[in-house]
Amino acid sequence: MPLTPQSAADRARILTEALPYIQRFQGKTIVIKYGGNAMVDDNLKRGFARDVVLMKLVGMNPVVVHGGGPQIGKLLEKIGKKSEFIQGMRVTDRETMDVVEMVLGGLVNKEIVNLISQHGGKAVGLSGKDGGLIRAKKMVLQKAPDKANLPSEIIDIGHVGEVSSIDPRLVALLDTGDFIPVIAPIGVGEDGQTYNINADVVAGKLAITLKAEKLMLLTNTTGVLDKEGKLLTGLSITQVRDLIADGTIHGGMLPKVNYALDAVSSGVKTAHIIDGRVEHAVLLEVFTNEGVGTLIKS
Ligand SMILES: Nc1ncnc2c1ncn2[C@@H]1O[C@H](COP(=O)(O)OP(=O)(O)O)[C@@H](O)[C@H]1O
Ligand SMILES: CC(=O)N[C@@H](CCC(=O)OP(=O)(O)O)C(=O)O
Repeated sequence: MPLTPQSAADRARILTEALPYIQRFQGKTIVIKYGGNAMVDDNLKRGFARDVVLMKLVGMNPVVVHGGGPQIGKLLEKIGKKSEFIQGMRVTDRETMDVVEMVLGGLVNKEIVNLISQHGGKAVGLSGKDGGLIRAKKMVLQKAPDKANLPSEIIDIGHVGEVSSIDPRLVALLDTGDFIPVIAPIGVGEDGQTYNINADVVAGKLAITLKAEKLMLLTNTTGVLDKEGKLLTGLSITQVRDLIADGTIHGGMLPKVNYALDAVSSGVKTAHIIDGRVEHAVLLEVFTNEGVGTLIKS
């Protein structure tokens, strides 16, 4: 069907709107945490892969960090193990660690690599073990003390790690070629111990180390919402702190927002919490004036 003059004008406007963003982000690194619905729905998966390939083709350096919590949960269930989370972190015993590594470093990582390749990108799958990318140490969780003068209790959640350092050289090498790094959030300790790390943490730390222009965290909600459930499109560090203090931001959004804050306080220009349920959410965020979701900047 031929385009009407109106729809042709609309398309042309949208395409030209992308031009300043293409110019501004030339050669810049954009770290994207990919997870949730966007990783299971076929249409959303295709849209994500095409967005990442387009970013690379116009000269940006997208770096994908992926999650896979639900996929890990499914495999654990098959072998008769229940998932348990404390403060948003999966309790990870030896056997669970093997499943996590198999699912994140194997199945999920290679599925995303394949998806991007099918859409014309040259994706390379890595875990934090490759090229010494992610050094980790055991995460120590503290339970809040019941009485003010008692020392807080330490909770052992097994092989869960926090990032101690990142060696960005391998990712930088891939970026200067025409490759797209796809990273599984697994780290390795001084002693060679494998650690399970929350994907939002890895994305945030990687964005800082790579001096990224943007950190984008895809999630299953429209962004950060206020007390009435209305989307907050832009937030400063102070506003975020106030929303945490009054309990508006809680649960799974809390660590996400904290890693986003950490990133923008440490040199990343902007962090975005965006809705992975929207087709082409990444494209809309990077290339349009309106953007989508919540923008956090210093
Ligand atoms: N102020 C808020 N705005 C949006 N979501 C919030 C807020 N406070 C808590 N949440 C919760 O945080 C969830 C997102 O965290 P989570 O489910 O851990 O994300 P993901 O699985 O994408 O990592 C939302 O679905 C919502 O239930
Ligand atoms: C320590 C910890 O909780 N690790 C996560 C790693 C995967 C992840 O973060 O996946 P999502 O982003 O899909 O939740 C886990 O085992 O589920």
